[in-house]
Amino acid sequence: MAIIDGKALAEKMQADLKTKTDKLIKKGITPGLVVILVGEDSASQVYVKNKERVANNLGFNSVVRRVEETISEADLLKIINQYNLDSQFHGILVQLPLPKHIDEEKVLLTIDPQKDVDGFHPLNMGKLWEGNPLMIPSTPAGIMEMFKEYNVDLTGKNAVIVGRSNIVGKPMAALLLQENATVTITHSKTKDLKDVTKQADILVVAIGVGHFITADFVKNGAVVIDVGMNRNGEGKLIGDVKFDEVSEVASLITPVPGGVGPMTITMLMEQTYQAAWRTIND
Ligand SMILES: NC(=O)C1=CN([C@@H]2O[C@H](COP(=O)(O)OP(=O)(O)OC[C@H]3O[C@@H](n4cnc5c(N)ncnc54)[C@H](OP(=O)(O)O)[C@@H]3O)[C@@H](O)[C@H]2O)C=CC1
Ligand SMILES: Nc1nc(=O)c2c([nH]1)NC[C@@H]1CN(c3ccc(C(=O)N[C@@H](CCC(=O)O)C(=O)O)cc3)C=[N+]21
Ligand SMILES: [Mg+2]
Repeated sequence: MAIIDGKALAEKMQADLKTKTDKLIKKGITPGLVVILVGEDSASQVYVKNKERVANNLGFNSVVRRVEETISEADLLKIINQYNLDSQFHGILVQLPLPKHIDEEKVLLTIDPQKDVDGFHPLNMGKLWEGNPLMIPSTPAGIMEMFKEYNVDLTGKNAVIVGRSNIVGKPMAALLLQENATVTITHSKTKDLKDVTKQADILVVAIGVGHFITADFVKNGAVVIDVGMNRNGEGKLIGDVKFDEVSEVASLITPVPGGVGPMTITMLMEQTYQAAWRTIND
């Protein structure tokens, strides 16, 4: 068994990105990213803090726009539209989930697809499934970089994804399919889940249930990617995969923390850089 070191790969990619960013800044373009945070969700605060740190290290113009939990949908859409028109900002990210009184679909549709660094706008989702992506959701994009770095050949492999969210499971399926894997998406209504995951050469887990995947779900020699971010009873960050026992059967596995999370942030910065670059090169 070997561990996929997401933190190390993230640091290596950030160093390359810093070099590219310095060049772009010399040409007069500083990549700008605004993160819009509605309310005080504590998990989101951690993510936002990490993003700010990396963006600042890279020399990006990074702004966190905090708004009240009680903001009206119309006012939130107005703020997004301001950033759509502001050429200082190449990337706009609205932290999810949103409060119940705000329609997520309306928010995602309002973000300029050219600035939608999360890749969640329906146009970007469609382009991804078409095999002609503009913006790629950062979490699955980071996982694909891990496969590349660790020479995981995907062609013809059985890839099973547990979880069908728009932000992880579905875009992950599109990317794996593009690389010629045979893809199965499972979810909470899947019958005999274990029988399905046991067939996986590549297993990607994104459900949000701590330590749900035990060794008996996993084929010998499988590559296991754990997207989950859960807090256990002691407030410690744990994945959806029971690392200690699954690492005994897997050939390659990601830890939590230090696996997928740091790559998500890195890919978000890469997309913001690309969006900035396109403003002078396209
Ligand atoms: N590391 C990173 O960069 C990121 C980490 N995350 C983490 O990944 C996890 C998943 O996030 P997200 O995709 O947004 O989650 P969602 O809650 O949006 O979706 C969870 C999915 O898992 C499925 N599911 C839930 N329980 C089970 C079960 N017992 N068996 C099978 N399927 C199940 C659900 O099925 P159904 O559709 O039927 O309800 C759903 O499709 C969370 O822990 C989140 O914090 C998320 C984004 C980025
Ligand atoms: N519009 C939107 N886009 C997102 O991409 C998005 C979102 N909303 N909402 C929340 C989820 C969650 N998510 C994380 C990304 C990185 C870490 C991360 O940095 N994890 C580190 C450190 C964790 C720590 O500091 O303890 C690690 O796993 O090593 C965590 C969580 C992105 N999400
Ligand atoms: Mg809602």
